[in-house]
Amino acid sequence: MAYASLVKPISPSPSNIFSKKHFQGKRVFLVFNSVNGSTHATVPKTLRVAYQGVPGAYSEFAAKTASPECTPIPCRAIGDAIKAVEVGQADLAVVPVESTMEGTALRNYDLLLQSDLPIVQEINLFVHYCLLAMPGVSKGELKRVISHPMALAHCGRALAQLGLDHEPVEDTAGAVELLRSNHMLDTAAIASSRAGLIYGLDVLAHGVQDESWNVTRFLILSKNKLNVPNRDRFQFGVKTSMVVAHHTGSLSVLLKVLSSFSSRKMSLTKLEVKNSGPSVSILDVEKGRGSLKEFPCVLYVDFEGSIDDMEVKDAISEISEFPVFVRILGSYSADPNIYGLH
Ligand SMILES: O=C(O)C(=O)Cc1ccccc1
Repeated sequence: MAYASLVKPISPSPSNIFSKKHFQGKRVFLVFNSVNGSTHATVPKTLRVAYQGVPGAYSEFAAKTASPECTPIPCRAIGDAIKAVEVGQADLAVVPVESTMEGTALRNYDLLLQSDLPIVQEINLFVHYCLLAMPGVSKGELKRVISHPMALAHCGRALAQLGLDHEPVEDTAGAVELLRSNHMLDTAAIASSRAGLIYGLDVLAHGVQDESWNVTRFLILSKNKLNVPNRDRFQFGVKTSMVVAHHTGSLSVLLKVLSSFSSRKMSLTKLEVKNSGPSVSILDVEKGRGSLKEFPCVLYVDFEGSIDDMEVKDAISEISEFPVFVRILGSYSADPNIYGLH
């Protein structure tokens, strides 16, 4: 299937954009509060995109941004969304992996490592949270707030100020749906205003995140690798994600890996070291399904460049000589934009 157009952003039409800004070299598009707001070129209508949550979740918006004509497939858990692609029930899966406020969501990232699906695209979403309640309910009547754990973490200060208990649920829109279906009058949800619109809740407050700048990065997984169009290569550049895992956490191994990048003047866009806590399971894709390996220490690296570039190939083959396990997660065109809902 020709997925190539998935990675070509179009100019959003003036009618659906209320704000266009620049931040750290990225274009920021904030989209009106439309139920189907999206900002990318049309791709095959039949594309099924699996995401964790129910309609109105941020991950659904990321799916629609990646592919506006797609059929989003709601899933209970991220693992289910990945599985749906693996077994052919979906074409793509959307996984939120990091946010500017909280850094890498390692639990989500590690699910990518247990699957052999390559990363084919990234989407950056500006996340603007609202406090939502049943129509007519005022802030004074509230006892608790429910939402996705990441949303609760992003709004910690605001919640403390409101003096409300908080409880995690599967996803932000799921919280809104729960309020509506159980007619909960003492509980609020943190979610997008779009979720409020879908389930008929009132917005009691806008922008309740602790920092006004709150961007979440989503990775899109597919069974099929995408060829990054040449136009994107030149215009926006290509990124590669990889993990380097080892058993000891030795600083000298870490330094050797980093020097393989620096000696080639490669530019890293992400670097995260995990060397404590439970081991990480990584699928050895060379050996196929079921061959998971456990590593206590993992380096998560993104860099500019494609796995097809000569210097990248050189760096990877040098790193592979060290006593480490290397897995390339995918090369894909870097998203130059940040999309968002108001
Ligand atoms: O719960 C959702 O709506 C999700 O899609 C997960 C999420 C939660 C908070 C920020 C970004 C993604």
